[in-house]
Amino acid sequence: MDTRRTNHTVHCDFLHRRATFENLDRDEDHTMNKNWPDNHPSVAFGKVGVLLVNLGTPDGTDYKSMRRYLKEFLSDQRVIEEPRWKWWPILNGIILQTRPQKSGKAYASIWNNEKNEGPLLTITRSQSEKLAERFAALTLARPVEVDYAMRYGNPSIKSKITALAEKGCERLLVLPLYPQYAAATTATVNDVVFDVLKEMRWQPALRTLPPYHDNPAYIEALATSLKNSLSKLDFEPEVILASYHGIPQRYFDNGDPYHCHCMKTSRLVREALGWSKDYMRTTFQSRFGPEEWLQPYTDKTVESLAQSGVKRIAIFNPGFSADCLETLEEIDGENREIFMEHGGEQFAHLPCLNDSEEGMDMLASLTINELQGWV
Ligand SMILES: C=CC1=C(C)c2cc3[nH]c(cc4nc(cc5[nH]c(cc1n2)c(C)c5CCC(=O)O)C(CCC(=O)O)=C4C)c(C)c3C=C
Ligand SMILES: [Fe+2]
Ligand SMILES: [Fe+2]
Repeated sequence: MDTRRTNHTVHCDFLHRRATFENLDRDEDHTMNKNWPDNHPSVAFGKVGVLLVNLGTPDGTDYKSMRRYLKEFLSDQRVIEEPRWKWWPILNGIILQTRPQKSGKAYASIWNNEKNEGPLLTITRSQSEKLAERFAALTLARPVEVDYAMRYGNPSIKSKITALAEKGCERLLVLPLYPQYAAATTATVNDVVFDVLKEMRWQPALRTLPPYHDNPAYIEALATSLKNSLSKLDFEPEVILASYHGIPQRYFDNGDPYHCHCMKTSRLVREALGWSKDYMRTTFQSRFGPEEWLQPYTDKTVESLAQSGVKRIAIFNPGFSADCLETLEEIDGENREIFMEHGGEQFAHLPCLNDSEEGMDMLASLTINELQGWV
């Protein structure tokens, strides 16, 4: 062991041991050291990591898995903006006593039984694999590793960032898969990423994808997907709802831009397709708890449309990157039922972008744009 080894030689030159790129410095002083490179730890380097992150899903629909998932999710102060002393008794004493069973049943109705996992996980994995294939086909200055993680549950952000770093990703692009920014979604993903990096000796350089609610590639993908899905229906909807996940009105009042991002996405999609405001309307779904959320509510709108004599509607979910409980069970299940019970006749849920060709074109375009100067 070379006891005269300095920080300089460690930090600047131990990379030579695994050098694969010609442009790395080859410091004369250092290579002349007779112990080089044996006195250097072996560390992989030279790659760029791309990490897709979505919300997460329980490991199973049983009580224990559901409880674990809901506890993690609903303990996040970005999601429930209440002081702990006020929220903890409600969460532990009321919500976690009943919701795991209720939500477990809902998840069971949309579960991917073949893979024994939620559809959100199946689709996010496929998006990651397809994006990796696209990057493998390109000639780039640095190899790109693509992977995926979940904010709550598995696979965790920590496990995937650690794995990417071990593979040699010195640069990391994180893609929170939420087109519209909300503190409860985008920010909480970034918080965890920063927390993970905080514990690393050799941190990767970091970029995070900004909200892409008005990105032309996203609007074009939505327009193409809508045209494709509508052409496959055996009826023509009288009204189309763009239904976004809601947030409490209070979060908006406190400055969250989510509502404005949703409204802009809707306007751009409408304009791209030449649709009127009456034909395509924006609503908010998935209320949680007693307080007021962003309005108009999807379920109330569906009910009043049916009651006012509208017979045929379609709903799409521009804010969800992948079909999940909230789109498959709440929209295609519950809201379909509400519509039919109140006099509606034909109902369609139009799929999310998922891993479709147009969805993958969009993800590739966003990623390549964010990787500028890195690859
Ligand atoms: C797409 C954006 C989302 C926002 C904004 C959001 C906010 C938000 N959500 C809850 C509570 C729950 N959401 C649940 C499921 C769920 N939420 C999103 C996305 C957003 N949530 C997705 C993609 C999913 C589905 C995950 C899946 O596995 O399929 C649930 C769990 C299910 C249930 O028990 O109802 C809860 C709870 C709050 C409080 C909130 C606040 C800002
Ligand atoms: Fe949610
Ligand atoms: Fe707004």
